[in-house]
Amino acid sequence: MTLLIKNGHVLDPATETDEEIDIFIEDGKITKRGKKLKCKAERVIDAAGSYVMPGFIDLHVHLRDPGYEEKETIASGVRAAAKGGYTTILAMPNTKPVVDNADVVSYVHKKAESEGLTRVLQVGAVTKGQQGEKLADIKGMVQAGSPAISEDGKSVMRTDLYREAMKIAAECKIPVLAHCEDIHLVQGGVVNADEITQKQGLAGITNSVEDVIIARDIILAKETGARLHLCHCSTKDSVTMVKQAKADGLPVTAEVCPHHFTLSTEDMVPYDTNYKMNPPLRTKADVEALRQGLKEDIMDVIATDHAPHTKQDKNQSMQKAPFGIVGIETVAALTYSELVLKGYLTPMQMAEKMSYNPAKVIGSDRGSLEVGKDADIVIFNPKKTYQIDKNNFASKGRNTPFDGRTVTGEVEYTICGGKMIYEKEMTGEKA
Ligand SMILES: NC(=O)N[C@@H](CC(=O)O)C(=O)O
Ligand SMILES: [Zn+2]
Ligand SMILES: [Zn+2]
Repeated sequence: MTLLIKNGHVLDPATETDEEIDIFIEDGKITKRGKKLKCKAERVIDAAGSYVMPGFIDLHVHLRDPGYEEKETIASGVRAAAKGGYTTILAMPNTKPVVDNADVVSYVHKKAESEGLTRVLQVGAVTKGQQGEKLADIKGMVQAGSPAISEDGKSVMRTDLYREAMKIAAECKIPVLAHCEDIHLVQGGVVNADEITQKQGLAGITNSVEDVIIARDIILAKETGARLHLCHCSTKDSVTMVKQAKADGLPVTAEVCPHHFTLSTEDMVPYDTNYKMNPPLRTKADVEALRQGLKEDIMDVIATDHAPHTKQDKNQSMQKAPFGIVGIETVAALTYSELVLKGYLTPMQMAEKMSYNPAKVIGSDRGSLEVGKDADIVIFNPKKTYQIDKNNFASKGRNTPFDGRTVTGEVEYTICGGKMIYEKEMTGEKA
């Protein structure tokens, strides 16, 4: 199979390419790049007016298989990922059973491979059953192909155990993806602790719930030499601490989710559980600090924390409904609309934070459009303005606060290993 992508604006952080060139793909690999390539191809895509970026890599997805297939399946999850522009995603281990051994890692990898769409890498849990008491078989899971460990959904509160896990991660040369939440400080909180939520009579989650564990984990990374990647950072002090850690030369990276850089508690529809996620939406000051942190490259990665739940699960009180929202099909448009169009990120930084940097976090050589690389590519139209419609999601999850929101920027094609894994039905003119 040969494919020629013509006239697109290529954004490739690896080679610092930011210009209109053509890309030629043969047998799943990028074999030629240049201006006005003259190659015979079985298929030609005219990408004029669109950005051609390395396929997006999401370090934070909940696929819910095994155990919660009513929320999402691997099949629906990878379809949603392909639609979102993703060629690689990392699946979090808070499933039923928890992914705490090599067998479950292999189960997910086999199932995902049989779908033949977005590549899935299964993250291993830190402790057995995510119980926080005994370490999981970290080495076994790494041998089975886990790119990282994480206790996502909670923090390992036993600091001694977490330090042991970090030592093993350092030995295995894999990062620890840290969900930062001091469970003893949560005290029944369901939304951010501020004046707006207090007026609604809802129990609050303070910034300290997140910040004390971020501080702890940075200190442990310093002692153990483990690579620490901070998940879903939501507070202004998280940015300050990551900045300091980097200044100290520590191997610390951080991700921000689209909901945290787009919405504050001021935007919440009271008692609508589609605004309930962990960490919660914070104040405007936090949102601005996250945006600045992304702009200044203190915050490295945009990840979705795609967390599908059923209508039934979400259709409960604010107290009872589970935390989490979907995000993998809306992240590119939100990043472009909220960060690029508003002047926080250049289009190149968008490619860095959605592909090149996440690849580096897991030590992967993807996230690049160099000649010789697997052809993992996303073609993104930055002109198209439209309304998000949750009923068009490929995900089983409909739990989004962004339904009906007007955004700009649309994924047109996703190519994974030279194979077209998503193609928008082209209707009419390019907007
Ligand atoms: N983010 C969430 O609100 N929920 C996640 C868990 C997590 O990412 O901590 C989930 O699994 O639903
Ligand atoms: Zn989490
Ligand atoms: Zn998560």
